[in-house]
Amino acid sequence: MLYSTVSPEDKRLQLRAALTPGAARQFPGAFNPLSARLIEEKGYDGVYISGAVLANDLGLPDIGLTTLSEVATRAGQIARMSNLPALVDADTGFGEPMNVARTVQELEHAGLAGCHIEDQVNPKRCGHLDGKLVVDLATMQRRIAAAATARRDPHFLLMARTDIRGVEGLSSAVDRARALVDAGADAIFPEAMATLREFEAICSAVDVPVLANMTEFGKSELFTRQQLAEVGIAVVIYPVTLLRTAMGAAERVLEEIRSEGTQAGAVNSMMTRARLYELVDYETYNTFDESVFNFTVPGGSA
Ligand SMILES: C[C@](O)(C(=O)O)[C@H](CC(=O)O)C(=O)O
Ligand SMILES: [Mg+2]
Repeated sequence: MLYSTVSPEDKRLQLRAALTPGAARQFPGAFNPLSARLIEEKGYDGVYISGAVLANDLGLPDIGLTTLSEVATRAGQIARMSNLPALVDADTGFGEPMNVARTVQELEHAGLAGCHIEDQVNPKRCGHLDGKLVVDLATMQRRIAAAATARRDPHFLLMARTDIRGVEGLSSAVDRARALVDAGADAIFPEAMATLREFEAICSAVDVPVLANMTEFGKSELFTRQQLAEVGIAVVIYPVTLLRTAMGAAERVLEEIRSEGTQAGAVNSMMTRARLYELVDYETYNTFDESVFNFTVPGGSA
C-alpha cells in the first residue's frame, strides 16, 4: 500500500551489498512508477531509471533536454514505489561541476540509491550512436570529485560512465575507468562495449563494481546474465526494454482498433483489471476505509 517501506539509506546499503563483481544483478528500466513495482514483484534486484526513457516519455530525444528537476521528480516517484534500490541516469550531471554537486544532493533527497554521471559533451546522445564526443579527463575528474564531495550519505552510489570506447577505443576506456575510480567513483559504467572480452578488460582493470548496458539495437550483443557474470560484471541494466515493449504493444492495439473496429481481439494480451488492481494493492486500502474495496472484480482472474 502507498509507497516503499524501506528507507533510502537502507536501499543504498542494499545496493552496495548486492554489487559484488560477478553477481550480474539485473536492473530492468522502469518506465513509470507502477512498472517499478512489477520489477520488484518479479524478483529483480533493483530498478534502473533511464535518461532515454525519461526523455522519450516526454516525447523528446535523449540529447540532454530534460532538466534536473524533471529527472529528480520522476526518478523519486519511481524509486519510492518499490522496496528495491533504484539507480538513476544523471546524464552529464546537468552542467558544470557545481551543478553536478547539486544534482547529487537532489537525487539523494529524492530517495535514489545511486546515479551515474557520464563524460560526454553537451548536447549528448545515446552512447550506442556514432559521432559522440567526450570531455577531457581533467573535466570528467572534476565532475566526479564534485559529486563525491557533495554527497551527504556516504553510501549513495556514485557511478562514473565513460563513453570514450566509441571515440578512442578500448585502451582509452581502461585508462579512463582507472582514473575515474581514483577521482572517487564507486562503480564504473563502460558504455558501448563491443564484446565480452571488452567487458572483461574493464572488470580486470578496476576493483569496483562494473555495469553492463544491455540496450537493444545498440553496439553490444545481448549477452546473457551468465555470460556477463563470468567476465566479472556486477550489475546489468535493461534500460529501455520495458518502454519499447509497452510502446510496441500500444502501437499494435491502436492498429487493431483502427482495422477491426474493436480491441476485442487484443484483450487476451492485456493486463486484466484484476491484475492491475492487485499490482496497485487496491484491496489493502480497506485498512483505512472498509467501503473502498467491497466489490468483486470483473474481467477475469489475475
Ligand atoms: C543507458 C542509456 O543512457 C539510457 O538513457 O537508458 C542509453 C540507452 C539507449 O539509448 O539505448 C544509452 O546511452 O545507452
Ligand atoms: Mg542515458
